[in-house]
Amino acid sequence: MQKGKVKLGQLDLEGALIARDRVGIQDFVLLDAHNSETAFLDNLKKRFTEDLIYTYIGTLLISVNPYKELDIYTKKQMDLYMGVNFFELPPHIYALADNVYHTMLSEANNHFILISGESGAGKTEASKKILQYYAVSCPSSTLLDTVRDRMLMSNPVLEAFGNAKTMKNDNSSRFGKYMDIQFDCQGDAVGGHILSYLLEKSRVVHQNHGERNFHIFYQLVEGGEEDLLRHLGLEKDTKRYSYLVQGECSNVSSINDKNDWKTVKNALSVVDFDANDIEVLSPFTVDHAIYARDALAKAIYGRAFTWLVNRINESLENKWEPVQFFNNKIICDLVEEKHRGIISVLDEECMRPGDATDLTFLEKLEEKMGNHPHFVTHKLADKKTRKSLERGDFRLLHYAGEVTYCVVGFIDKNNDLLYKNIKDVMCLSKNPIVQQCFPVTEGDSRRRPETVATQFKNSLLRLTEILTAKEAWYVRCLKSNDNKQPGKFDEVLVRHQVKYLGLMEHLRVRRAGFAYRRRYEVFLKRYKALCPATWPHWRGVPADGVEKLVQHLGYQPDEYKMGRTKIFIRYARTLFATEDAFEICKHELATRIQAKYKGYRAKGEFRKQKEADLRDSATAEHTYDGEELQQKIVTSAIFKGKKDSYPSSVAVPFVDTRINEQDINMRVLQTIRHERIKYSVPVVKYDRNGFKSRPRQLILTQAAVYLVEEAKIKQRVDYVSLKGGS
Ligand SMILES: Nc1ncnc2c1ncn2[C@@H]1O[C@H](COP(=O)(O)OP(=O)(O)OP(=O)(O)O)[C@@H](O)[C@H]1O
Repeated sequence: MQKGKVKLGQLDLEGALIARDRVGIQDFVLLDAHNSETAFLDNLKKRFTEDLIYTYIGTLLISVNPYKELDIYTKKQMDLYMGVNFFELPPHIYALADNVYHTMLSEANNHFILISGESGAGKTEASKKILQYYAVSCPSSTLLDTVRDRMLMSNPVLEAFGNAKTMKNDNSSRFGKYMDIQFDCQGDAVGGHILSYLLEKSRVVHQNHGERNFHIFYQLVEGGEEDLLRHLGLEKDTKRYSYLVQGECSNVSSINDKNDWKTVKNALSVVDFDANDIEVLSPFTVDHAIYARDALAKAIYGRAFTWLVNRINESLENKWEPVQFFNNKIICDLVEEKHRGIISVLDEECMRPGDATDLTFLEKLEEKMGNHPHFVTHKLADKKTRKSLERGDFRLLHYAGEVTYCVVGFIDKNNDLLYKNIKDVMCLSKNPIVQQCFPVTEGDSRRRPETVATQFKNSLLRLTEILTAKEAWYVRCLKSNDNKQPGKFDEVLVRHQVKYLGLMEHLRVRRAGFAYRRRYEVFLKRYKALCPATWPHWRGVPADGVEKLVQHLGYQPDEYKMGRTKIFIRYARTLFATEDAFEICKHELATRIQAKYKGYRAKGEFRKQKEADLRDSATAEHTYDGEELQQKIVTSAIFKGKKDSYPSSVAVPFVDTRINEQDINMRVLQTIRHERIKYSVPVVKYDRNGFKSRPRQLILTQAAVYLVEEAKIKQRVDYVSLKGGS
């Protein structure tokens, strides 16, 4: 958008940002070829090539992993997105976070953000960005800062214990995580709660080639202080521990265990773990210790974790938009239906008396679901398919493609019977922390232990209950390539993810209804300059103003509907036309401002007159209209800039001392044209006695910023202060 670029100081950055962001389409809803997967991918790729990793489908955010640090997560970026309407700035995870937060406050209800995608796609990073955004943008106080620090610091701790290097991701979360942030009615973060889901416990005792155990073990051994290691009876050499070397994976360049240990140790203290908590030392006899070794290792991680949680969350979407999505129920039933699904068959096989093996489990599957159109095994397959299946395989025809599973290890992994024995051993411990981890509950000895699959299913049911009580927001993370290579866009890989994440379906659903919706106030605020009746102010009900506006713009009746609080626009082209008109209008206004500015410069007399006006304004109550205010800013900037007493600054006095800063903001916002942007101007105020108050920050409209910036450049000064009084 070259025409929109403003070449002035601070504005350069904003202008450039918007120009860059205009690469491709920033909301897929506006894609003309909306049925074309190729057009969808082209757009993603075009943006990705320009480091534009975020794109919307309406309010759903797609994020493509760039595998490199981008300069888009700064404090400045956060400030830019705070309190700004979702669609007014380039797509960003901050925009989503901000919008959820403000919707929660204004509607006073609960929300959740579901982040999904395959391993390494960027879910963990996305969740951290959201947390960081809330940490900076939510109101703060000493008490709240503690809450904030603890929430932030829970991440390194959880990552140390729950993440590991896998072939796909050097920092792969091996557990599902649900984090609650609790806000009070003022919007202050007052607490949090984390639910975690069953983990791939087997990693504790076994790792595949090229993978590692959980980070914490390496961190402790590599980074732990001599005293601590001696105290724990550990040696400073990971190679000495068979649990840590099975993947034969040493020296991962992206991981620095020594440094990470420091971070984790610090984080542990922030989240209120004392020295005793950190050690977890238990006085076992050697026999008990040997017996408990594997059990303890697994049990520490064996709490409500599961890597499958993200996969099943896909099915939650269907309840979200059930009509137009591919109906995945047939596959879900195949997997989890009571008494008939694969999980039930597996459980039965684990529980039944007699010798159950992986192959008997496969036979049961063939017996029970042999006719199912989405299930096939070597035995059931036709001649051609059979070639691609081993005898121990079964294949599910998922909606986005076929997945082949090998039954070897199913029975073993599903059996969590060890759990009870672990508890027996752990309950012998006198250590209070271990006792907390393994409380003795009534009926323990009688209860049949749950299988892994059932624990997983139940934890998901509980999660579903939590989520259905809340409003949903979605972030879909896409992996750009399998080699963790910066800037590489593997089209085949991305296409596959677009397919199985149901993004085309989501787009179709969004477009089937009214693609674009916005609250009347917001719509009016953005486009009011396009209609003489609504510009500069619409004094009536916002809905009426919008009606006037769209009629002036020539919207046809089938193009829009007026809702209770929002206008709904059916076609992308309608919105495009409105946006284009707005762009043109913005530039016309900018040109007018420039022309005026030049005119003022030429008139010396006019300056004198303005100076007199300013003197008056110091003593008289006066409300400026937009034009007048603009004139005052420009004129006085020129005038004051020449004064010796302000050698390195230009004072822009346009307020009288009786107007407080909030008033200034309000007046600027109300009277100067264009959308509001966040822009920090140091405001130096003078009281009636001529004393300078502390510098403050103002929010100015883009037009106001434009004027101030121009004044700065013309006067060759570094900053502009706004001064009241004489
Ligand atoms: N927004 C981003 N900017 C830069 N790099 C990123 C971004 N998102 C992800 N990455 C890179 O990709 C890696 C993998 O991301 P992440 O750990 O968030 O994936 P994940 O989806 O949580 O994977 P898993 O399911 O295995 O836990 C990160 O360690 C980081 O190097």
